Parts: sequence; structure tokens; C-alpha cells
Amino acid sequence: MSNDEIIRQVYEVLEDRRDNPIDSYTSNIMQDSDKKAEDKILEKISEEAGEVLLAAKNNENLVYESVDLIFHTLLILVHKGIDIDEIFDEFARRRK
Ligand SMILES: N=c1c2ncn([C@@H]3O[C@H](COP(=O)(O)OP(=O)(O)OP(=O)(O)O)[C@@H](O)[C@H]3O)c2ncn1[C@@H]1O[C@H](COP(=O)(O)O)[C@@H](O)[C@H]1O
Repeated sequence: MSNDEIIRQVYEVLEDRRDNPIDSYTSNIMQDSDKKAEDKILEKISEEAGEVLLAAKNNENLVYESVDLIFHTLLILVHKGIDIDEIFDEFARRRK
């Protein structure tokens, strides 16, 4: 598996957690009512963004905190039913 495949792989797992819920962190969040799930995930994104900010300022754990933020961003995208190719296509569209 190439390193960049991991994002696609995690995305697929998250889609599966959404569509075939089990007792797990991501399934449990997404099983809440739409509004509640959305609010919980957005709250995590906001918290993780703050942690990235502090990590960058303090030169500490920046990669770890960034992955937390990226992960929760992927989670809201999955919860909202966005296809992963839309994200890659948008990056490709902006490429100069
Ligand atoms: N990449 C992740 C991932 N990153 C973070 N997290 C979880 O997100 C939760 C919240 O993160 P926090 O950093 O806030 O952790 P915390 O426990 O609140 O503690 P602090 O960091 O605040 O001290 C924690 O329970 C983490 O374990 C993740 N949970 C799952 N994944 C991936 O998602 C897949 C599905 O996960 P499950 O639903 O758990 O099977 C897994 O196979 C993984 O690949």
C-alpha cells in the first residue's frame, strides 16, 4: 500500500462505519440524529483546530494534532455523504 492510499482506505472504513454501524467511536458519533452527529463532529473539528494552532506555536506534536484534525474533517465529509473523489477532484482543479 502506498502511503497516500491510507486516506482512501480510512475513508472507506468510515463510510462502512456509517452504513454498517458497529460499537465504535466513529459509528457511535454518526449514529446520533443528523443534527447531533453533525454538532459533535464539528465540535471536535473546532477543538482539534485549536490543538493544531497550539502545536504549531509550541513546535510540539504538530503532525499528531494535524492528523486528528484531518481525521475529523474526513469524518464530517463522510457523514455528509461526500464522495472522496470530489475532494481529490477539487485539489486537482486548483493545481496550477
Ligand atoms: N484515524 C482514526 C482516529 N484518529 C483519532 N481517533 C479517535 O478520535 C477520538 C477523539 O480524539 P481526541 O484526540 O480528542 O482523543 P481523546 O481520547 O478525546 O483524548 P485527548 O487527545 O483529548 O487527550 C479518540 O477516541 C481517538 O481514538 C480516531 N479513530 C479512528 N481512526 C480511524 O478510523 C477507523 C474507524 O475507527 P473506529 O470507528 O474506532 O473503528 C479506524 O480504523 C482508524 O483508521
